[in-house]
Amino acid sequence: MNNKSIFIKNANQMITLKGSSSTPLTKEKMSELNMIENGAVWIEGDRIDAVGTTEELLAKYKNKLEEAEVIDVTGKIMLPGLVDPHTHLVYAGSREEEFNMRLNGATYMEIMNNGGGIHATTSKTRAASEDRLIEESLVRLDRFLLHGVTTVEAKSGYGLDWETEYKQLRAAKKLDEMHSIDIISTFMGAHAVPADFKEKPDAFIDLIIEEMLPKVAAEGLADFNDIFCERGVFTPEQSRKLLEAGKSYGLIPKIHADEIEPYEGAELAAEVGAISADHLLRASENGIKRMAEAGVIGVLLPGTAFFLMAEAAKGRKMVDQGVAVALSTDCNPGSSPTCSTPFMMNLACMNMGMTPAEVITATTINAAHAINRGNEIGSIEIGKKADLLVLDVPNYMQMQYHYGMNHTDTVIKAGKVVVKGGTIV
Ligand SMILES: N=CN[C@@H](CCC(=O)O)C(=O)O
Ligand SMILES: [Zn+2]
Repeated sequence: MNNKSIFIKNANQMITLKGSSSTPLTKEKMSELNMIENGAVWIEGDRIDAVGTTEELLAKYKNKLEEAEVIDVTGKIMLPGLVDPHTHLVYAGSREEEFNMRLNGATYMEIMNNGGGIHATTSKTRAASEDRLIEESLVRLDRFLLHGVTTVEAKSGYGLDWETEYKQLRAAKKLDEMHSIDIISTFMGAHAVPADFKEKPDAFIDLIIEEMLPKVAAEGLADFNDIFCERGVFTPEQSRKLLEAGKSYGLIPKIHADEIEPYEGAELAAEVGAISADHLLRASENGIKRMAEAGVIGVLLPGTAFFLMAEAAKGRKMVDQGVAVALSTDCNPGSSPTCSTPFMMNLACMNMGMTPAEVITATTINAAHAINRGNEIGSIEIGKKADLLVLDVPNYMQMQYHYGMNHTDTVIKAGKVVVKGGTIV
C-alpha cells in the first residue's frame, strides 16, 4: 500500500469511460469516452479518490497538496491502464521456424496436424521447470507493462496433461504475486487433442471433465474454462459438454471460436452463456446476431489475423450489430508472439474499421468486462483500482495516427508508479 497520496494533474485529455462499470459498452456507447480536458486524479492507497479537472481537484485538496506526490502530465493524455483479456502468457520456448514455414506456404493447421504448433509448445512446456516458465513469462509481463497493460488474462493449455496444466496454473498464480500486473487465470486443458488421445478425443474431454476440472475448482486455480472449438481440434458437441461441465464447477465459459473456419462457435457461446467468444474471424451472421442478443463479448485478436496473414474479424460489423467488442494480443508463441496491446488497437483501426475511440473502449472497460472485472478496473472512477496510463501524445487520436509506436510515458498500478519516462521503476 502506498502511504503517500498521488496527484496527477494537467492531462490534456483524461479518458474516464465513466458510467460503464456494470455492463460492457455497445454500439455508439463504445465511442463515449467521457473525456475531461485538463484532467486530474487524486489517488489514496491503491484506489482512485477523486476525478475532475485540475482546477477542481486543486481546490478540493489544497490542504493536502504539500504531502502528496505530484505528477504533472502537461501535454499528455491519461486513460485507464490497458487490460488484455486473452493471452497464453505462460509457456516455454518460441516457434520462429514455423513463421518461416508459413511464409513459405504452410498453413497454421497443417503445421499443428504434423505435430508442430500447439504440440511443439506443449513438449517444451512439459519439459520446462516451473521456475523456467516463470522466468520466461516475467520477460513478457515486463513487455506488457511497458506497453501500458496493467491486467492480463492468462490461459493454461500447453500441458494437455494434469501435471503440466497444474504447473502452468501455479506459475500464473506466482507471477500474479511477483509482478505488478494482475493476472486472471483461465483453464484451457482443451487447447488441442494430445497425441496419445488422437484416435479418441471424446475420452480426452471426459478426462478433463472427470479429473482436471474438479482439481482446478477445488484449488481455485482459474476463473474461466476455455476450449479451442475448431474443425480438426474440438467439435461444438465436445465444446458444449466441456463448457457445461465447467459451469457446474463455477468456471465461467470462454471459447476460441470460428478462428480458421465457420464452425458455429459464436452460436455455441451464446447458447452456453459464455462471457466471451474469442477470435471470430469466420463467425457467421447468425452467430454475431446471437452473441449480441445474449450479451457475449467478442474478444477480437487482430494480431493473430495479421500474423497468420488472414482476413481480420469483422469488428466494424460486430460493433454496429450490438456486440460488445474487446481487443487483445492473444500473446502466444505461434499465432501472435507480441505483448503490444497498443499495436492491436492500430490494427483494429486499420484492418477492422474500428475508430480510435472504440479501440480505447475495447482495450479498457470492455476488456475488463471480458474477464469479469468491470467493477474493479477499466475506467477512471472514484473507488476503482488506481490503474492508470499516461501516454506522450497530445490527444487520443494520435495514439492510432502514430501507429506501431510505444507512447507509454507513465504507468500507475494499484496506486504505485511502476513505469516512469517509459522505463520500469
Ligand atoms: N488458436 C488456438 N490457440 C492459440 C494459438 C496457440 C499456439 O499456436 O500456440 C490462439 O488463440 O491463437
Ligand atoms: Zn488464444
